[in-house]
Amino acid sequence: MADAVEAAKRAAAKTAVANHYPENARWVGIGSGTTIVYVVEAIKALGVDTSNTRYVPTGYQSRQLIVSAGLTAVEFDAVPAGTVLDVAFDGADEVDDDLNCIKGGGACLFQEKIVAMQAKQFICVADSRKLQSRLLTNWKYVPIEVAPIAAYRVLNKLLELGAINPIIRTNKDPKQGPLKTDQDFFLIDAPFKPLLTKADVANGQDGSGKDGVWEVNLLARAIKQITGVLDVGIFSGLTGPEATAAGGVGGQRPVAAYFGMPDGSVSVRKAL
Ligand SMILES: O=C(CO)[C@H](O)[C@H](O)COP(=O)(O)O
Repeated sequence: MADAVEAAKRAAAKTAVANHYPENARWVGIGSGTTIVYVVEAIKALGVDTSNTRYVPTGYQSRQLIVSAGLTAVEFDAVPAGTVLDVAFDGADEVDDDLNCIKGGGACLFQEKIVAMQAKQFICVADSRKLQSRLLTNWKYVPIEVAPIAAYRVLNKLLELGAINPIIRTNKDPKQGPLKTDQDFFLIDAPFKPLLTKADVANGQDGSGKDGVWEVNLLARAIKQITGVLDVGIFSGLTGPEATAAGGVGGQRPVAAYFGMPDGSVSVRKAL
């Protein structure tokens, strides 16, 4: 079973890199987690000249991964102003029908978000367990990065929004206290009822948060507005050219998501 999941991640990574790694890539975002390891493996396997390519990590693990592969890491704050990354690859905890994602299971959501948003193309790579029609189906909570001093205030506000028993994430040994992100912030894991898609709302369902039922974008916005929140592990909204037309770069939603399936195939969902 574990081997099959790893094989699925590797297959998805290989296809995603084959389809989206640009010729003469100059700037490439590299996400965090276990699946991204196979993306770096696939980039190396292309055998292309990477001497002029700079890889932008999304946290400590990601930077170590880049460096140990013999590639050049450049921190996000060392990327020259105005530079657009050619592409950013990353995993996800769950992806819905509209390609909205939950991220942050590995505690790196803030840097993952700024790297994804600075890329012309954000490409998601995962295995089939992550593929669901609605967010919070299999994956049960929204990771939220918060200033430690505001953590209890944010917990209370999340309860008002309908979160069900939100908690501050601790280290594996709870005696060691709250887990700290790469920004030295805390994470709150906030379970909500499954999130509605655009189609659900178009079909008449109420995603305004009444009775704790939220449409994806509305919940992301409501959480982001709580003072004390650095960012939310919901990646939603505009994507690709749509985001660029609105004055951004690539947006938070991937333009394509690749899923390794149990039968060895790779399934692709593309943003409409
Ligand atoms: O968002 C993330 C880290 O914050 C990861 O991309 C997400 O948790 C997926 O990880 P994995 O590839 O190990 O399943």
